[in-house]
Amino acid sequence: MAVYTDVSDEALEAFLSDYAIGNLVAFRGIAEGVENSNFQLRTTQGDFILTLYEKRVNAQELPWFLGLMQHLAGQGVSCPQPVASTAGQTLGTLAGRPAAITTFLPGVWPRKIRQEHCRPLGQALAQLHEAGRSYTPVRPNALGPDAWQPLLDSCRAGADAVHPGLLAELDAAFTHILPHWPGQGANPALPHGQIHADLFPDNVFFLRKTVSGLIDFYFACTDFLAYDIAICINAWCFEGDGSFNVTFGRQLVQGYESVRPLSAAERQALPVLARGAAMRFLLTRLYDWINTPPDALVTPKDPLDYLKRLRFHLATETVDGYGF
Ligand SMILES: Nc1ncnc2c1ncn2[C@@H]1O[C@H](COP(=O)(O)OP(=O)(O)O)[C@@H](O)[C@H]1O
Ligand SMILES: N[C@@H](CCOP(=O)(O)O)C(=O)O
Repeated sequence: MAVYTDVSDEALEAFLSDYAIGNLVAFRGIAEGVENSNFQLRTTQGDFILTLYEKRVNAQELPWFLGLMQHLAGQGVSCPQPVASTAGQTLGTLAGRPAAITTFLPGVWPRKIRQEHCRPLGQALAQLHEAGRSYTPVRPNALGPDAWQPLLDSCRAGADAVHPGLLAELDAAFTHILPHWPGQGANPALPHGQIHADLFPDNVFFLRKTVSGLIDFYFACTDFLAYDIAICINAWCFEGDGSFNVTFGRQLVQGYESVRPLSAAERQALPVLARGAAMRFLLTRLYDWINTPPDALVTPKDPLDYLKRLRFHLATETVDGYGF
């Protein structure tokens, strides 16, 4: 579960006294999520989410994330909207942690991904990219290619115990990713802007067949827009046995392109971006797998799911191999 920090009744009451959101009716910790502590807050004015920011979030970057959500919501994207205190602040401190209240979004995330989720997902992603164009502050991707080698280095001692030969396999995989990465060396860059960078199924709410909300913007950053598609291909378009679902991938890309057509360069770059996305999630999962104590509240996610994806991308040299 993901409630790392306890909030006492007294501390909550003092925190809420700075907001004009009605009187507290109910308050409960939310078990889902792995990064931050989230609580559902019900007041006489409705439902809200209270988030206490934990280890991976740099407090100095919170105004960028909250500003992005505010901006996207203003552009019509259904995402959590930060609620300002009576003093006009969207960021406060609770139980010694940076904390914010955001609006509650209706809907549920798909526990089993079906074809009909993928086209609306692609559309929602492209709408997010279009809406982000007018948000000008830049946040470099802290988990981009420059971070991968140091992350793997920090896992050197434990990697092969997770899977024999993993270290050598990942070292070799870098040579098929980094020299080919857009913007590196002589490789041309791609259109860039604000990306979500973690749009996994548990961050996309649906009501029937429609996307009702996107959440969890705390990995969002300024990077290649097509990299966000590559992340979604990894997160949404593989079966439990590690095989790629061509239909899901096609629906995702077609949905995206119905809002924002891809350039030829972006399409051609999808295979290397997909390799990079698989590497990025493999590495953070590997780090968490090795470093999470057995008695921790959170169950780390399996890094080897992403090894299967990475192998598929390494064996698929051109975008035609994906059937898009
Ligand atoms: N704005 C929101 N509206 C409704 N539920 C939310 C909202 N934000 C978070 N949640 C709930 O909290 C859970 C964890 O949120 P998430 O942002 O994914 O946490 P973490 O950053 O810790 O991974 C979600 O799966 C969802 O149930
Ligand atoms: N999506 C990442 C982990 C981040 O978890 P989230 O709950 O913040 O989406 C992964 O699956 O490795």
